[in-house]
Amino acid sequence: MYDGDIASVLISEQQIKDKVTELAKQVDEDYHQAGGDLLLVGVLKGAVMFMTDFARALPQPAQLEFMAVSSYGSSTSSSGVVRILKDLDRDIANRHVLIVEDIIDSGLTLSWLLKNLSSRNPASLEVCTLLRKPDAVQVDVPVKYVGFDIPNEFVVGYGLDYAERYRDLPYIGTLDPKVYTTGV
Ligand SMILES: O=P(O)(O)OC[C@H]1O[C@H](OP(=O)(O)OP(=O)(O)O)[C@H](O)[C@@H]1O
Ligand SMILES: Nc1nc2[nH]cnc2c(=O)[nH]1
Repeated sequence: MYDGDIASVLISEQQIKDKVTELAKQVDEDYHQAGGDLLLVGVLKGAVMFMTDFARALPQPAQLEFMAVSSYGSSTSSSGVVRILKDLDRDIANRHVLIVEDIIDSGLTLSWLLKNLSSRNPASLEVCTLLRKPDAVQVDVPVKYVGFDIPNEFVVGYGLDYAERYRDLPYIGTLDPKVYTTGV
């Protein structure tokens, strides 16, 4: 049980559901003209919950691809040095690509990813993130779709982990400080 580890619920399961539906509707309207050629690129592992819920909420068909990258840094911050752990399985040239992210914190991961994917010549490249921390951003990245702007606090749940735990929580919350000190 995680319950004693969570200090506060920042975004409830229902709020997430409503936002996913709203974002999917927005994306559907914008990509209507792409003629069913939408390719969602989910960034493992954090974006898995959002990506799968989002794809199912999207009225139009989309193909799903995943990338795994690791950014060197501590367990609660990234450094901007990114390594590809798992690359896309397909060529994205001339495809309408939408990167699906769980969170933009410093923006370093996404900034690197945008450069990397745009060099593969997609027809278009946009970003949809569930969470963004405006006060933590170190590098400006163009993001077309944002679910929630949140305070500069470390959050877990709905795909987001601390030491690989809490990804399976259905809501997003902050951790009790005891978790960081005792590693419960
Ligand atoms: O804006 P940034 O400061 O670069 O942080 C954002 C990145 O950090 C998280 O991934 P993480 O490296 O924790 O890997 P995970 O998704 O496998 O948990 C998240 O999924 C983003 O990809
Ligand atoms: N779990 C988690 N991972 C992150 N990666 C970048 N920011 C965060 C955050 O607030 N929580």
